Amino acid sequence: MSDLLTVTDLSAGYGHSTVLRGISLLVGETEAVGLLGPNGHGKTTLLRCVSNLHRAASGTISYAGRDTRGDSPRALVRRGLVHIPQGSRLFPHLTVEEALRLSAAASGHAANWREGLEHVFSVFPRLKERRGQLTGTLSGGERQMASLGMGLMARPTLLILDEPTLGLSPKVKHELSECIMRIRAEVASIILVDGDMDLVLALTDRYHVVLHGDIVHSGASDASVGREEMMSLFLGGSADERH
Ligand SMILES: Nc1ncnc2c1ncn2[C@@H]1O[C@H](COP(=O)(O)OP(=O)(O)OP(=O)(O)O)[C@@H](O)[C@H]1O
Repeated sequence: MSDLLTVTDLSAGYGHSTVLRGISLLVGETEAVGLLGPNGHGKTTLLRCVSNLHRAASGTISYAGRDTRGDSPRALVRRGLVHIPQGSRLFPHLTVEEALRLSAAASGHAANWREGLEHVFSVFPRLKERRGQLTGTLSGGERQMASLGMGLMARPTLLILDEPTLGLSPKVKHELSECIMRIRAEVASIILVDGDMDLVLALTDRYHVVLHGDIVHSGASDASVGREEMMSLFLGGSADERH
């Protein structure tokens, strides 16, 4: 399997504070990779650097065989690198269908938006029911589905999902994870960050634990991951923070 995304020795931060400390990551062409770890250790920053929403201080990122320096976030979307940020905001005054169409147009797929729309409605039947509803009036779960749907309209090759199930009830979370499972079978590669460790392990091939801006542990998601070992890794991170 060749690599779709290669992150090498990436450092990044905000002002004088360093968040990522020489982190390296590979995502294969047909792989789903999960990132786990306590809050505030740099997962979102890493994702934002990958999609050029945040500028790294040093290191390199290559996507589909090409260095991404110099590509705008929008150019990366057109190359199939689609990032759905945490709590992503929709356009509240657009209907579900209008928002989906807009996403197709913005990503260079205006000509075949109908096909895209049918595909999104097949993955998220709830969006089809709500196609004429303003996105600003959707429930939390429906809003997440609409965000994912907008991502799919851009025909991703690499889909980056940051906390897609944050704040959802267990029932809605289950429904959304089934949809992500379906997307998983259709989109080439995925990077998934979510606070629900079991969900991340169920939906990915490999996982990495991010602590203090670097990967401290990696493994296959289907191996029986030692929950206690994982928690002690996480808690180690928190304990360090207290000092
Ligand atoms: N725009 C910003 N300006 C200043 N500091 C920031 C900014 N965004 C994030 N940080 C800080 O960078 C650190 C890493 O945050 P980041 O969101 O990357 O971590 P995370 O592991 O994704 O956590 P979470 O799961 O809570 O989103 C935190 O200390 C955070 O406060």
